[in-house]
This record gives sequence, structure tokens and C-alpha cells, in this order.
Amino acid sequence: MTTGTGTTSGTAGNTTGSGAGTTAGRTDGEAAAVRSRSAVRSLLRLWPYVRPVRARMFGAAFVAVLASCTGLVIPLVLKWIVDGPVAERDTAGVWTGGALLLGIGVLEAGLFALRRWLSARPLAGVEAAMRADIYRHLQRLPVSFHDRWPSGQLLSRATTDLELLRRFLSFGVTFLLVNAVTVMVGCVILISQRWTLGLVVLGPFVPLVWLCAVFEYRYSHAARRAQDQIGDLTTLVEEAVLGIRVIKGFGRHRSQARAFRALSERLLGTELEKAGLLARIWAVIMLLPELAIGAALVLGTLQVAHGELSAGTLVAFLSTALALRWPVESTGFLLALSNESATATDRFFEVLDEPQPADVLSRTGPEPGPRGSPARAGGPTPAGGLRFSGVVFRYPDAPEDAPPVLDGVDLHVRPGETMALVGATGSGKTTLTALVPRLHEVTAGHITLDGEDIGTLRRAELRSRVAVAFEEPTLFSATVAENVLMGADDPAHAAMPLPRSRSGAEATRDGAPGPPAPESGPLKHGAPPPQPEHAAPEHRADERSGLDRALRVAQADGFVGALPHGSGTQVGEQGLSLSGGQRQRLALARAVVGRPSFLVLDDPLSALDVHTEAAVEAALREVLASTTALVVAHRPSTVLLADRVALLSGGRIAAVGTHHELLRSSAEYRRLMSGESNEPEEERS
Ligand SMILES: Nc1ncnc2c1ncn2[C@@H]1O[C@H](COP(=O)(O)OP(=O)(O)OP(=O)(O)O)[C@@H](O)[C@H]1O
Repeated sequence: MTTGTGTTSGTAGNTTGSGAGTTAGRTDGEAAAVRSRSAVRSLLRLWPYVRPVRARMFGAAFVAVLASCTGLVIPLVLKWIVDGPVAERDTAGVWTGGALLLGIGVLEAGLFALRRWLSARPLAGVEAAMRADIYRHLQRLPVSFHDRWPSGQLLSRATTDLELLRRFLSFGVTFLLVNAVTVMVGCVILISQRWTLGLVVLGPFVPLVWLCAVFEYRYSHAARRAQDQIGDLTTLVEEAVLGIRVIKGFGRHRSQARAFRALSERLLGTELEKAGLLARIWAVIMLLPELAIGAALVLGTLQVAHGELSAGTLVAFLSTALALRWPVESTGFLLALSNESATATDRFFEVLDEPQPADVLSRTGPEPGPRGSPARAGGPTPAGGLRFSGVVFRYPDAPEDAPPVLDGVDLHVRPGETMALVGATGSGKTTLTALVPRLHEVTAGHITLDGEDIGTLRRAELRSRVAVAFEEPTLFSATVAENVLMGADDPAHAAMPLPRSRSGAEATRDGAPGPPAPESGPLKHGAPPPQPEHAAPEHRADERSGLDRALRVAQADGFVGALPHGSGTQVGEQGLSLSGGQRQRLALARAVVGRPSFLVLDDPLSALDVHTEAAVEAALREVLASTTALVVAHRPSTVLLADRVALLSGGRIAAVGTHHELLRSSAEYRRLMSGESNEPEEERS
């Protein structure tokens, strides 16, 4: 058996807006490696997951084999009935035979039921364990991995592929074994009954095996393509749902629908190809045994007529041959299932084989202490603050000949200082800020926090010291408080909040009319939505005061207080029930709630009106006074928050100084601040 990927489209990072033609994250080399891997070897990789439930699984398989072989006893009983009680007109014997047949039937059914009971629960556990592993791994993989892989591909691997594997493990693998044993035992019975007739029935097996091998080769390619295309389709649907505002705003339903139809048709084509292959092999698998049994029937009847064979033997022979029909016929379906499962296994392990960042693997010591622990509360060292030394960075998927985005950045943000980072669009400001919490790894050079290289810090410790807020704020389907407290010390609150059920999300948006809540987006049109029981957690007093303070700093306390349930209000999926400025303020509150030593803010006030921005800045100054901060700024108002300003240009820090110094000394800075043009020099020339 082979699994293949040869015909799937695309390679790493080949994503498009429509999601068309994208098959995630595999290079040609990887694809070739996967292609040459046998399906059996692929499936064997599931062993570590199956191992804990092996006793139940082997027990279930044994019971299924027993059940199937029990069924093969029926023809032998029939032979006894025909040659014995029926031939001798012994009515009592016929009744006994009938009762025996009934008993065997009941036993067979009972054994099959036992098989199901033995395997169902443990295999659901296997599926859950695999899903937990892929989720955990995805959380640990670097951002560059997620940049490369379309989300639909990951989603389909964690859902449909795993469901397929559960079906294979609970049903497919057992019946492959059961069928093999049943056919072997059946063959022995056939040959032992009448070897000449046995050869007639077994003759078609040789071409059948060859045809199955050809089928498998072709089917495995189609199966891989179909599963990848399902991933692409999932990506497209996800983008369409998340981007519904853009699609509606630009009236792009038709083009989006066209892209969807094109992908669906591709998938349909592949599924039809699979169905065609399956139909052909099934036709052959059904036809050849039928012809063979027909021939055996004619031959056997002639032999009975000539007195060379007893009628009972012929009946037993034909019953056995007929009993073998299903095990043989279902082989096509089981081979297809095995192939799809091998493909699903490959797809699962393609994600799991992605290497985790080194420190996630090697550092297994205790978690660092909470914020404010001695490890980080110590005063700044002489080399304190945030320092970039010769930092070079190139995106892993950037073309080989492209210059690095950052090419020797040297910058020192002194302890307690606020440094504004300015530069033209695309100059690399966001990239530079993403290096501090190690969302990306530097290609060369060092970044130190109070003298400690961030490369030597455990990620958890690094992230407890550094808080970030991005220009595009991401909120989760949870309450305002849960979203903000994700940035707090307490792991219970730092953990990802549980998303609400669909009905919960709908309730947020579609509540009955009630008192308006100013500035609260869709919520302002609705009454307090029914909140899930766990939606209003009782925060401890210190958390409560931390939350209130963070909301005040971000100037979010006003609109949050006006929400139907205050900070216990659900914000809806991705916080889309709030305005952009409200989301940004909550993201800022999340960044400051833990009183971090280092704060990295990527243009966190861009969506605010001038009055709100001024109010946030005034409150933020209080926070920034005790924190070392790097703040990406586009507007003079944000720059004025900072003690000094660094100008990023051509991948380096071109100038550092106060706002007024740079206004005097740097023409590029003057141009940026005057808003003459926000394009990089090379783009303008
Ligand atoms: N994931 C990525 N893979 C490859 N290149 C990227 C990626 N993200 C950004 N880039 C490139 O890196 C360069 C710097 O991007 P970055 O977002 O850091 O600029 P910026 O200065 O923050 O821009 P802006 O002011 O518009 O936010 C750009 O040329 C961009 O195309």
C-alpha cells in the first residue's frame, strides 16, 4: 500500500486570499518523502496512541474474529441437516438443527455487540488524545509556522482527519483482520469440502489481489488530494466568515461564491474520481467471486447428479462460498478506508513533526515565579533596559535574494525609558517589536532585557516580563474581564477563556430591546444578553482593582461600565461586537494589567479619536513612568508620549534623539511627522 501526495497542489506558504490552490506547508522534498512512505508504515505511527488501549483493541479484534468464524460454522450445520435429518426424514433432527442454527446466529450477534462495546469508548479516547496533542503542538509552534500554514488545513487535520482515524481504528483495522482470517478459514473449509470446487472458487483471487494493488496506488493519490482540498475549502469558508464585513462592504459575494464554487468543484471532481475508482474495484470484486461461485454451482450440481458428491456437501460448500462474499466484497471499501486513514495519519504527523522552538523542548523546569518575583523585581543592572545589538532579521519564507527586513539594528532603551519607534510603512517596526516577545527569532544579533539575552530566557519567563499590544487587537469569545486578565499574573486568568457556544454568541448580539449602552457597538442596540453561568467570575479583590486600574489607563472604564454586564459582558467572537477603538483599548488594558517591566506597544492608539487618544496618553504616562517601553508611533501625538524617538530606516536605526532634536536633525523624520508621505524612500523614488 502506498500513500501519495504527488498530485496535490502548492507548497509551503502558498496561500492566497481565496484559499484556492493551497495545500499547506509541504516542500517538494517532504511531499516526495511522504509519497514513498508505505501506508502500513504511516498507520504504524499511530501505535503510541493505540498502545494504552491495546488490550481492549486486541480483545475487540479477537471477539470479532471469533464472531465471524462462528458464522462459518453455519454451513457445516447445514450440511449435517441436509445429509442427516433431511435425508433420513427425521423431523426432530431438523428442529434440533434449526435450534442450533438459531443459537449460532445469536452467539454471532452477541459477539459483534461485545466487540463494539470493547472498542467504542477507548477509541474515542484515542481520538481525544490525538486532538489534544495537535492542539498543544500548534500552540507551541512558532508564529512563522502559522504564517505559512492556512488555518483551514490545520482545522481539517484536527477534526475530519482525526474522526476518520477513529473510524478506521474502531472498524477498519478490525475488519481487515477479521476478513483476512475469515477468508483463510473459509478457504481451508472450501478446499477440505471438495478441493476441485475449491480451486474454481479461489481461482479469481490472484487477479483480484493484483487489481487491489493497482486500485490502492491510484486511490491513495486521490485520497490525499481530496483531504488537502477539504483543508483548502475550510480555509476559504473560514476567511469568508471572518471577512464577512469586507465581502459585504465591497459587494464581493459573487467573486467569493465563484472561488468557493471553483474549490468545491475541484473537490467534487476528486471525490468523483475516488467514487469511480471505488465503483470499478467494487464491480470487479463482486463480479469475479459471483462468476466463480456460479461455475462451482454448475460443476457441483453435475457432480451431485453423477453421485460423486453429496447434496449436503454441495449445500455446505456453496453456503461457505456465499459466507465469504461479504469479507471479500468489503475489501474494496476497507482498502479505501485504510488509504484515507494513512493519508490522514501523514497529514496529522506533518504538523506534529514540525519542530518546536528549542527551549520549549529542552527546558522542563518549574515555571518562573509570578510577576514581581525576585527574579525580575531586582533593580536594573548597568546594562539594564531593553537593548538591541546588531539585530538582523529575515522572514523564513522571504525570497533568498531579498534583503533582510532588519539589517543590524542597534538600539538601547534605558531602564524606565519610553522609546518611540517611527519609520515609513513597511520599514520593519512591527517586525522589530515582534522580536522582543520572541514571536520571531532573530536571524543574527542579540536582544537583552536588563542584561539578559532573551534567547536564554524561558519563554514563559520572557512573556511574564514583556507585555505586548498590537495595532490589530485580538479579543476572544469571552467576557471583557477574561480578555483583559489574560495579561495578568494569575494563571487561572491568564489561561485562554473558553469560547461560548454559538447560542451564547448570538445572545450577545441579538438580545431583546433594552436600555441603550453608549459606545458599545452592536451591544448598544440590545438589552443585557443572557450570560452563561460562568460569564461573571468573582474576581479576587486585587484582580478586581488591577482590572479596574488597567481599564482606567486604557480609558476603557467608561464604555465597559456602560455595557449590559460591565466587565462581565461577553464581547462576541473576536470581540467584533465592539468598535475598533474599544477593542484596541481592551488590548491596551490587557498589556498593562500585569504591570510588566517591559511594554511593547505597536501603534496601540491608532483607532482612537484625538480626545480619547489624549486621555489614554495621559493615563498611560503614569504606567510608562515605571516601565521600559518601546512604542511604535505614526502620529506626533503618540511620539510625544516618549522620552526619546528612534527612526528606523533601511533596516537600521538611522537616528535617535528627542522629538525636537530629530525634527531639527533628520529630514526623513520631519517628513514622516508632517505626514507628507508615509512611503519608504525607495518606493517614492
Ligand atoms: N510574515 C511575513 N512574511 C514575510 N514578510 C513579511 C511578513 N510580515 C511582514 N513582512 C514584510 O516585512 C516588511 C516589514 O513589515 P512590518 O509589518 O514590520 O512593517 P511596519 O514598519 O510595521 O509597517 P506599518 O507601519 O505599515 O505597520 C514588509 O516589507 C513586509 O512585507
